[in-house]
Amino acid sequence: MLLDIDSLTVRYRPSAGGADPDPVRALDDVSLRVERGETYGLLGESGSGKTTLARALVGLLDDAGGVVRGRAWLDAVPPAWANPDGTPRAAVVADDASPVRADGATDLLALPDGHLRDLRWAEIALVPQRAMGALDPAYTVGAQIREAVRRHDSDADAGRRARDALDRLGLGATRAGDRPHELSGGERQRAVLAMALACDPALIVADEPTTGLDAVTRDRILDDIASLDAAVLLVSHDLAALAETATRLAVLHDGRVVETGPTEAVLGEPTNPHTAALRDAWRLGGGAWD
Ligand SMILES: Nc1ncnc2c1ncn2[C@@H]1O[C@H](COP(=O)(O)OP(=O)(O)OP(=O)(O)O)[C@@H](O)[C@H]1O
Repeated sequence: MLLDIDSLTVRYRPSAGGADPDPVRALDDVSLRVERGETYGLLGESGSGKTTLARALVGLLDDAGGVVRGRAWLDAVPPAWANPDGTPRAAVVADDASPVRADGATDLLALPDGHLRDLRWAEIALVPQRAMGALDPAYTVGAQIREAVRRHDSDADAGRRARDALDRLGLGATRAGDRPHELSGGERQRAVLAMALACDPALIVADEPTTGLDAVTRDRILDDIASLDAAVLLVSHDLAALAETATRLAVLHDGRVVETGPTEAVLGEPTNPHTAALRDAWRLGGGAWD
């Protein structure tokens, strides 16, 4: 098991002086498990909580006023707490307050910020909904990818890894010298995917990576995602994209998981009315399982 999310619940604090004094219930008791190497789809309509889940895993909800409960076990140990072979140090496991288990899984939701930062990109990478937000406008794409690689692996040949990743995603070494604003929206998405690829994490969380792209670029990105060695948690409202790439699906509705299973089973015989409605809309648009 690579990622084991157990009863994840997120509330957003009400905005100061806002009309509604109650917290916003964004996720409620969400549990799901992702295996190494698989592409796992998280399907849900707008507002169902998909982005909240993606951001909770990498510790990006605090600034938005998110209050997080539950567990999210990732099969990785922060480097400062690990033996050279990656297993947790005995003293860390013995410490009751430690978020690291003896089997080497770490609760991402309980990790202090510094240690979570050490796992980001190296073990878990978020490709956010708007790729521009993940890139620094002042630096070239190649420099940013090299820097991300070096930060987590000072011995790595960062230049080669950046070139290989850009090549693999069809951006070619020629685009490495471009700044983000010189790339199209689809190229920027691929640049952030290339950054994740170059850092070689075990899990990539991709939040709506195809939204707003033309059909050719969309297909290209989905092919890229399907070909990665890393596990991918693909978060999307685009059922067609998930049907093409995900081996298993969880369907999120109003902050709750209403259905999970192999993609074929979920789409073939949905047991939940919300899944059935999404599936029927997809079929009406020409979608088919085969
Ligand atoms: N910073 C925030 N403060 C308060 N409420 C928020 C905040 N961010 C999201 N929400 C609310 O939490 C719920 C889930 O939002 P979220 O963005 O996770 O859904 P989503 O499924 O990703 O939607 P979309 O596909 O439209 O991006 C919604 O009701 C949303 O209004």
